[in-house]
Amino acid sequence: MTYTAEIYREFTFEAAHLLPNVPTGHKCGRLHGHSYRVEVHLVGSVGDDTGWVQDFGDLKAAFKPLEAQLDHNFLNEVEGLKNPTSEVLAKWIWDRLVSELPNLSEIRVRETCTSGCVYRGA
Ligand SMILES: Nc1nc2c(c(=O)[nH]1)N=C([C@H](O)[C@H](O)COP(=O)(O)OP(=O)(O)OP(=O)(O)O)CN2
Repeated sequence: MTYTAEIYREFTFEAAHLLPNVPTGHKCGRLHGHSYRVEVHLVGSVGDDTGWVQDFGDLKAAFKPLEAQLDHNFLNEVEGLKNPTSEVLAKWIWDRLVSELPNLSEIRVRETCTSGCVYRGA
């Protein structure tokens, strides 16, 4: 019997940023870094033969070029990330993955252990 499932893969990267639009004196206006955690989620039917929605390896391959742009970089200098909040970063990642992963359902970005963003597309 065909059924639907959601799969995900988690990625991590280290990066520096500052938030240029915060009020004067806000701590996030100063240069600082995060160990970011990103989850890429896909929803789809589980194939009768494959037993999977999509190979986890496809998620890894799709994220690799983004990781190269983000890891150990200054996010404010990356095209499209002038104001690199979690929200902006989550949409930036979505926009770059959705053509390769059309079943994309959710991007989660965690900046710290306690703060992050979930983006599910427009
Ligand atoms: N909605 C958003 N708010 C904030 C963002 C963001 O991306 N979206 N980003 C920041 C800063 O980058 C900050 O480094 C992370 O926020 P915060 O959780 O406040 O950081 P702390 O770990 O220092 O939290 P404390 O509990 O105050 O120690 C700010 N806001």
